[in-house]
Amino acid sequence: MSEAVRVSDLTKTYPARRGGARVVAVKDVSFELAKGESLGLVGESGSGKTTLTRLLVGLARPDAGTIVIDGRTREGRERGRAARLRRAKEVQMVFQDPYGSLDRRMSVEAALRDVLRRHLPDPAKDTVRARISELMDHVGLSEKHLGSRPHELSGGQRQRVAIAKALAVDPAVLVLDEAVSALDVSVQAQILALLNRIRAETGVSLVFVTHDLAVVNEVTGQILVMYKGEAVERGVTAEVLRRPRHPYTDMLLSSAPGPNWQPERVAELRAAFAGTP
Ligand SMILES: Nc1ncnc2c1ncn2[C@@H]1O[C@H](COP(=O)(O)OP(=O)(O)OP(=O)(O)O)[C@@H](O)[C@H]1O
Repeated sequence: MSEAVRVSDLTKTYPARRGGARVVAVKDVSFELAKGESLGLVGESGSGKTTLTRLLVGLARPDAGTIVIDGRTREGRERGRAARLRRAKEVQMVFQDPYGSLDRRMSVEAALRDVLRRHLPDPAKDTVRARISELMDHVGLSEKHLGSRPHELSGGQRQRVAIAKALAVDPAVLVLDEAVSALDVSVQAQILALLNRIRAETGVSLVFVTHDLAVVNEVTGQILVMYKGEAVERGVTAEVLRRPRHPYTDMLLSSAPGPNWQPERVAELRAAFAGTP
């Protein structure tokens, strides 16, 4: 199977807030993701997940290491429209709050048309219309929603529109940053099933950034566990969740409400971690 993402020895630091040593947000992280595969990126707040996704999308530049997406190595200095469009086709993001990526004044149709016009090489009217229908179909929305504005939709529908917008440019990788966290469990399940279907149909690779191990278990084949900027464990999701090798993964599992929830283990492991660098 060919590769969608290869990240090698990625490091990103930030200046310290009040003098002192620089903050190491991501340290020597490496992973690969095959086309059409899904990866769960997990770790507690501050473990470096957001920084890693910012590096993938091109919103931040690494201090060291390389990122290859869809066969192309990310260069240090990539400015201008052509570079921006190229990056957009490599990675798209969907966030927890779809309002962030949806213009409140724009109907669903206008929002999709806007993205397509900017990204299609030859945006003929018929092509744009056909692609909009295809996208609506992909995300399980009907034509009657085309005229709706974001506030006229439910939270789940809004997230479907955000996914359609992200898919419009046919990206190699879709990063979902806590994209279902704010939704009811039943709506979450629908969106996760939808993403699984889209992955199978389009071959897009998915990266799920989440605190929720149930989500990771549900929809990812691979998992990468971050702790203090480092990838402390990676492997097949089902195996890592069943038999974590790193004590930090063990702690995450124990702290997540679910079949493995053991509050007493959390306190024990937290105490053990307090002493590690
Ligand atoms: N722009 C920045 N300037 C300085 N430090 C930063 C910056 N961005 C992140 N950091 C630091 O880098 C570390 C990793 O942060 P990051 O936001 O990537 O973690 P996270 O796992 O995504 O957390 P959360 O789940 O809360 O979003 C933290 O110590 C954070 O304080």
